[in-house]
Amino acid sequence: MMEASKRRGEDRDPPKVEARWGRRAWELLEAVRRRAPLVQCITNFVSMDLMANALLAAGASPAMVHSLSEIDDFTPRADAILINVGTLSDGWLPSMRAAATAATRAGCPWVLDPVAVSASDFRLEACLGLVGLRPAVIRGNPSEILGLSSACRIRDSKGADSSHESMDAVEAAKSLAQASGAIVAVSGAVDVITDGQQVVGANNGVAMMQKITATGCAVTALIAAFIAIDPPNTLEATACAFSIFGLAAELGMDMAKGPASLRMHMIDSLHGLDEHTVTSRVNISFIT
Ligand SMILES: Nc1ncnc2c1ncn2[C@@H]1O[C@H](COP(=O)(O)OP(=O)(O)OP(=O)(O)O)[C@@H](O)[C@H]1O
Ligand SMILES: Cc1ncsc1CCO
Ligand SMILES: [Mg+2]
Repeated sequence: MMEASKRRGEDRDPPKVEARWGRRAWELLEAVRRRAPLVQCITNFVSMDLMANALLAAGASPAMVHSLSEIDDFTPRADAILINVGTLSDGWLPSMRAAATAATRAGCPWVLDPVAVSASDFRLEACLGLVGLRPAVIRGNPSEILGLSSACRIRDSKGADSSHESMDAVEAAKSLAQASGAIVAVSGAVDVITDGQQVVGANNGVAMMQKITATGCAVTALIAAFIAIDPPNTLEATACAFSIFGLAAELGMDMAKGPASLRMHMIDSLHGLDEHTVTSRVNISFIT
């Protein structure tokens, strides 16, 4: 017969759950360092430097390759692809479509960052087309996920920044995940990750990350590196990538004087993360 404590749900052990996530995050980070997955990034001009340095600091191998003429040769050799529409142009959209198509054909996971998706019809149509090319993960800030999920034209959006909280976007993220088949990830004080059913929260990070341009772009690239290691467990790998990046920022914040020095110290901290710090400080939990 079931014990009374189990019927009441007292068999759950939160510390054990935390420990499992910390160990998983460490295993994935170690594997990234050992295997150095090649991440092809088709990204915006603002983010290229931070993104490439964040990938390198984590142990991955970044390649900012975006010419349409190189996609056929290069994309099938990559371990994961990142497509970010931050500085979208007519010239680059065909490269994005070709890379997404080549990645899906090669069984290579790819991640979409729909920066400022609601800023124009061009961006919205481009992002909707890319969602149809089967990304493994869609990562955006709350406004972007709300905008993409409803696919309506929100004209009051403030450029590339978010005017919503991640928890406001949980239902939108779940419905986008169900519609697209992708894991959907919403960044914020709590990073929310969902497959449309389960919802996981990654709680590491510091608010000042929002004062450094392209931290969201960089964490999306880190997600690409992590899912390259374990494609069948994309939800788990996405949550771990968020927490590893957030943890690096927490450590960096101890030394930083403001956004510019936080940028430097978080890259240093990401490079230097050790097993004890990761297993004891990664803070991930199931929301539902
Ligand atoms: N209030 C917060 N507290 C802690 N961490 C946060 C907070 N807000 C955002 N973050 C972290 O900052 C990073 C960037 O998230 P943000 O939501 O600012 O992305 P974004 O708007 O797409 O950024 P960008 O477009 O500049 O790349 C993520 O890793 C996220 O976890
Ligand atoms: C500021 C900015 N503008 C286009 S992309 C980008 C970087 C953050 O997404
Ligand atoms: Mg962004």
